[in-house]
Amino acid sequence: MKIDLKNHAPFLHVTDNSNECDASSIFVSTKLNATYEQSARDHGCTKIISSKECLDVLAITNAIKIIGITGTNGKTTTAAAIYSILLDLGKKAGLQGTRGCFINDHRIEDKSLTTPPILQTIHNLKLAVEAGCEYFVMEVSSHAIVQNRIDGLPFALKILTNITQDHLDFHKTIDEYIAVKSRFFEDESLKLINKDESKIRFNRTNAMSYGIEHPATYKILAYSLKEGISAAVAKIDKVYDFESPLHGFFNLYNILAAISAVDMLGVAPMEAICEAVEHFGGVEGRMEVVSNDPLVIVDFAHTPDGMEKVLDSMKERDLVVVFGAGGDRDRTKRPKMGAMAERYAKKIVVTSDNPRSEDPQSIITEILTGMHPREHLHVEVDRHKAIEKALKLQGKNEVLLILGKGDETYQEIQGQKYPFDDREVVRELIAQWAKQK
Ligand SMILES: CC(=O)N[C@H]1[C@@H](OP(=O)(O)OP(=O)(O)OC[C@H]2O[C@@H](n3ccc(=O)[nH]c3=O)[C@H](O)[C@@H]2O)O[C@H](CO)[C@@H](O)[C@@H]1O[C@H](C)C(=O)N[C@@H](C)C(=O)N[C@H](CCC(=O)O)C(=O)O
Ligand SMILES: Nc1ncnc2c1ncn2[C@@H]1O[C@H](COP(=O)(O)OP(=O)(O)OP(=O)(O)O)[C@@H](O)[C@H]1O
Ligand SMILES: N[C@H](CCC[C@H](N)C(=O)O)C(=O)O
Ligand SMILES: [Mg+2]
Repeated sequence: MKIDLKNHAPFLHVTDNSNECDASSIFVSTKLNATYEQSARDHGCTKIISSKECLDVLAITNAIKIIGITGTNGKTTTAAAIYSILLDLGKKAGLQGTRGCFINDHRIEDKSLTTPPILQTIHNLKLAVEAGCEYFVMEVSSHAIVQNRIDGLPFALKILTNITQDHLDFHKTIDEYIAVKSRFFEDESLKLINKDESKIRFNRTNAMSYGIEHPATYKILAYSLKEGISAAVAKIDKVYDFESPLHGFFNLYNILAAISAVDMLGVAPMEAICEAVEHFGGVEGRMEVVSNDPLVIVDFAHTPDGMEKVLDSMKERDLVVVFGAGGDRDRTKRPKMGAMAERYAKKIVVTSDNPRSEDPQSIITEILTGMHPREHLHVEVDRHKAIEKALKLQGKNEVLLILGKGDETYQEIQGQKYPFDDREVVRELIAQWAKQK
């Protein structure tokens, strides 16, 4: 990553890659590239700084309020909700995460990592400051915490969604995963913690909370999930009502976290925040209705807890579920995902997600170890064929849920990303069959 500099002669740019260095470079040393400092010097670099110093060099440090969101699920949804409320309230804001980077409702960077390397984030912060943004909302993945991709960032607010199972391929144990997430909350920053998430450890200085089942700073008093979400939230001794078109109990947490966060930032009165959140229509690929008749929903659930939350929110309906599991990811979650589908779905098609370097069939076999032979349990390794089979299986009044890839527009197989979009496949098949009628 290279960022050009003005008024810093003789230095013309900062970089985090020693191979890009020359006499005009400032090398930003990070946890991951410290071993390349000598290589940077060998390429002629004479100035090496930390990412914190880089924020000062680029005059970002006190210029923008950074909101960081971590947790196993809900980061993208909660971050997008906060961003939507800020824009709705007339504020200028940036958003960075799984879906890429946006500034004031314009995409400035395509999807890359949920949390990119620190210098890429600093670059996006610089663009946000130059665009007049007061706020920068960003997802903080557990990988980013371990690899310190957030080193030196002065967070104005840190938020926890939840801690369930994911990434055990990387963190090895759930205790290590919890320890990593807890590290993000060990300082005295202003923080907003999910009070119903008991596994987190955090520094209670400047800590506020949100919750549905336990006493919290922002506490849901009542809610209905009939048509979207309607709820009453108590902040200390005052009560505020809000509505959201989003579906499901899990999204009540995301919306509550977003409302609470914007209130903690002192952006506007709670009444205005609660009104603004109604205009947040959700994130593509998260409970996205692709077809109304037949009812087909695409969702990004790719962990046992994510699947449970989504399937439980639809449990009154007869469900047809298509899902797989990512290759080169946590293998222990696979049978649990199978068991979750078995618990809620009437008809199931197990298929491939992003097999990556693994054999797709072996991933499916591991999913099946968590399931029992039964009627309407189908296996189809080709995801396109699996969706086609599920659409044919879907009976009247049944709902088809296609899980795991959400708004992804590729399928990653053996290092290649082939164009693939669950939503396009559904639309094409339905249109093709409509013509044949
Ligand atoms: C497994 C993993 O996380 N790998 C990350 C790691 O790669 P790496 O350890 O190989 O690092 P590297 O490529 O050697 O580079 C490290 C640093 O040294 C520098 N370098 C390198 C070579 C050299 O000669 N000189 C030099 O200065 C590089 O410029 C870089 O700054 O450091 C890279 C640079 O920061 C990341 O891009 C890379 O993410 C890879 C692409 C990745 O796929 N990561 C995934 C697993 C990930 O992080 N996912 C999370 C979670 C998603 C979610 O579930 O939410 C995410 O945040 O997206
Ligand atoms: N608060 C929540 N609790 C549990 N599951 C959730 C919650 N919010 C969303 N989900 C489920 O998890 C999926 C991912 O949601 P989202 O993309 O907001 O999470 P994320 O934390 O950004 O995920 P990732 O780390 O993979 O980027 C959703 O499609 C939904 O199935
Ligand atoms: N469909 C993806 C979702 C995971 C994306 C992200 N959370 C990651 O782990 O890279 C997979 O399981 O392959
Ligand atoms: Mg995300």
